Amino acid sequence: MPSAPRAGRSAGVHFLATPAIAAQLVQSCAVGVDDLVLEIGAGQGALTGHLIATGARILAVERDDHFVRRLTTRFGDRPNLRIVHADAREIPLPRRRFLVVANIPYALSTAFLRRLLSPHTALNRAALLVEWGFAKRICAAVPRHVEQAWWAARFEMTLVSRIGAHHFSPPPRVGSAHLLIRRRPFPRTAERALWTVLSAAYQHPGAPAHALFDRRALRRADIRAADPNSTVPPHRWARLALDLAPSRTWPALPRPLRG
Ligand SMILES: C[S@@+](CC[C@H](N)C(=O)[O-])C[C@H]1O[C@@H](n2cnc3c(N)ncnc32)[C@H](O)[C@@H]1O
Repeated sequence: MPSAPRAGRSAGVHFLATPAIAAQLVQSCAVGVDDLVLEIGAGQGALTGHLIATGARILAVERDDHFVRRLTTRFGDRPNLRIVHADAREIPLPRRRFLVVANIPYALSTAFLRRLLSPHTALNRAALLVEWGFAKRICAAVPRHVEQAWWAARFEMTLVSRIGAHHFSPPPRVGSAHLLIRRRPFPRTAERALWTVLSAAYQHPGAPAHALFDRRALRRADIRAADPNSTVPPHRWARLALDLAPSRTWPALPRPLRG
């Protein structure tokens, strides 16, 4: 059980208190010795020890100097760990393929995912503890928001399990979830086409797909022409975008999406 953090520092922060959940999270990400793993918000090291034990190269990012000192005392001598004292929203992300394992501050989930799933990301997999409602929204068969569809078209989102509040200290008032994110085989060269397809579909949710897109291309993407755009799952839009991508030049991605 982690020691109680001082008031102020702990606002909205819920430390993982059950080692078995930490072990499950790391295991679900299938971390191997050759991997590079980014841990966002390492806190007092509830996940860090399990990550170190995999033999992978670990970058543990923590913003709070108190926790950085604790991490250094606990794990400073481990050769496969680098403790990075920084705001994880501002550090450059690894250029080589990397994984993320983290119990991220719930208030920052969208900001972190926006960065991690940006167009040029080298993220391959992530195992995260997030707020339950957030996990449900981004794992929906058809996400409500276009940005969530953009994530789900390029990354498979799996809600692994619900995590009870008693596994955290202090216990959060909202439910929590173990979320697994895995990159889909979608080429960067088709990302502009994907964004154009998704934004058109999400701007006209009630329109039948054939009102916006060619019927033959829809058939090839396994999308029924008469189905309203609001019922089409993101991976089907991704198939359509892949099919259409070579046919023309696509507009640049909007700035906020670029991470
Ligand atoms: C929910 S706690 C998780 C701590 C630990 N990983 C655990 O599971 O017990 C989130 C941690 O993220 C840190 N944190 C919050 N915002 C951050 C940011 N922008 N960059 C880096 N760390 C941050 C907090 O100081 C805290 O230690």
